[in-house]
Amino acid sequence: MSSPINKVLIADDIEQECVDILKQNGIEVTVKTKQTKDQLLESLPQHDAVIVRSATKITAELLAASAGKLKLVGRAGTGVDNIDVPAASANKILVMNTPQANSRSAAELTCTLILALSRHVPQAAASMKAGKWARKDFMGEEVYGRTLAVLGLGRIGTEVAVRLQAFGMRVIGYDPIVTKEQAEAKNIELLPLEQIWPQADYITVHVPLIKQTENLINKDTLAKCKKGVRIVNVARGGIVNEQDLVDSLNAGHAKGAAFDVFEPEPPTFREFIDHPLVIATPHLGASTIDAQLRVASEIADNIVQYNKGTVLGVLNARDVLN
Ligand SMILES: O=C(O)[C@H](O)COP(=O)(O)O
Repeated sequence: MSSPINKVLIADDIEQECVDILKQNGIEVTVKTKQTKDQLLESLPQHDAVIVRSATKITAELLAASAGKLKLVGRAGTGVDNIDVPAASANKILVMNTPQANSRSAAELTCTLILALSRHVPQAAASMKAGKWARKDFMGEEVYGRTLAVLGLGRIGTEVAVRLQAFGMRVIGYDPIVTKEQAEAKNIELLPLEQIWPQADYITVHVPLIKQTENLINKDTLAKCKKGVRIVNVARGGIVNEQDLVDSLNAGHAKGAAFDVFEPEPPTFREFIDHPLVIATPHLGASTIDAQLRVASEIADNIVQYNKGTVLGVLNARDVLN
């Protein structure tokens, strides 16, 4: 094991719990959020580790400039698409995340959005605030008996499936690394994508943003979907093509969408956000006090354990430590 982590930079908003645990273990902590690239170029090499959420982008340029000084990038959360992991490995910098800590919160938000879509809750609430009493404008549909497709049957996807089964939804799913038996154990019918598209009333994506998942839902796949399909993305912007989805909504094919994530963030494609059939939230999947306390303490604990010689939650340990 290489030299210990003595100085940590916290570069995004993280609960105080993280600072407290690190300090209690003799680690010096600097909290400086919303740094520009130039500020990060200067501050990263002055620390042994940096802790981020999704706001700060840890690019190849920053990692190369910090090589030999920065030892670890800690992600207080799940997705590491804001961290150039191959560049971190190439510069012998470990990348750690806390993949278990916020999955329940992300799953709960997904279920909230699916139910909100089925009953037009945000649109109806906005209409009330505008002084209207428009009961006829918001006829909904039960989710009971309808088919939910979960693309990506990891922790979050599975938790969504189990919760919405309690509402009587039939759940079908796709995941290239899950077996039929594993899916069946959760009452999920595992199907190839080609069989998913025409059956789903709701499609929710729970995959990381990688080459194979970028643009996964696009004009071709939307055309194969059932008329009236609703699309939910609480995973990452870029998995669903927003322009193609707007076209489908305008054509009366897709019936609604609920998105918590965008490319870029904050989103610039206003036609999508402003669309009356779209519910948009500002990347709130992990924004619960419960999840934030968990990610904050877990990432701090992992760094403390690292100093004791135990490697926990490290994504690129094989590349860096060997
Ligand atoms: O990947 C994650 O952990 C979630 O998208 C939450 O991201 P955040 O930590 O920026 O809220």
